[in-house]
Amino acid sequence: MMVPGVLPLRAEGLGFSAGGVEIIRGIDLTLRAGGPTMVIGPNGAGKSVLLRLLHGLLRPTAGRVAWALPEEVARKRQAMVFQRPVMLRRSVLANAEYPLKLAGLDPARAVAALERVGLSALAGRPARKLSGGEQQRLALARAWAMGPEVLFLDEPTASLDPAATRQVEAIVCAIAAQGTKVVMTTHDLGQARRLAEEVVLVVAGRVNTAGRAPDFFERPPSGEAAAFLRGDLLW
Ligand SMILES: Nc1ncnc2c1ncn2[C@@H]1O[C@H](COP(=O)(O)OP(=O)(O)OP(=O)(O)O)[C@@H](O)[C@H]1O
Repeated sequence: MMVPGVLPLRAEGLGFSAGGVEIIRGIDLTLRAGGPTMVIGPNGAGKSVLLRLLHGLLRPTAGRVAWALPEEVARKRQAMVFQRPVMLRRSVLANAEYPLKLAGLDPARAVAALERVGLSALAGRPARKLSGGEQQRLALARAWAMGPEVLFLDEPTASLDPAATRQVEAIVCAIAAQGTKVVMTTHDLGQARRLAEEVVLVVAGRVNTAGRAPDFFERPPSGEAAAFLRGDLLW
């Protein structure tokens, strides 16, 4: 019997205001199972806020986020990794084991996850002493070990050099290939081209276009999309 999944995830009239400012408004979006969805757009467009709303870290001030399963069930089957991951003052392995233990899952999954991201040799090191790229790989392993159906990644390579960026991209591809739906923001159009199956362009707090990546890049579906690809869209 097929176990019902948490997808599709729907945003319906989704809005978020803070301090009297509408940061996100009127977002209708459906995220389905499949390859990575890359959320792109100018600085300050609201990409991070959108991800936080979808993940449940922020509460919408308008509209709603609806999973295919009840929210309390769906919440446990999705995870998020941030640009600057928070590491516990413990070893690499202990960091990867921590959420598994909290969730009552087998901590041995952490060992396998570290292996998959190439960090086995550093398992005993203090996590906070790792390089930025290594910490990001650890954050991905920690999330991946939980076996999420959906993984939100908020600019996971923003402060990494090209080599560390490629390592993270390879891990993202592996996570997606194992069936986890990846929803990721990026500033890097090259990265969006490399990873995206679907592109969501956010401009000024709204979804400007959402659709298949090849179509987006080959025939930009809106004036804003064309301008963004040319590097002309600043807001
Ligand atoms: N909790 C909050 N309260 C008030 N304002 C916020 C909050 N979170 C974000 N903002 C503001 O909302 C706007 C959108 O922020 P967000 O981080 O989502 O943009 P972004 O598209 O991810 O930008 P960037 O590409 O620069 O990371 C920004 O002007 C930001 O300062």
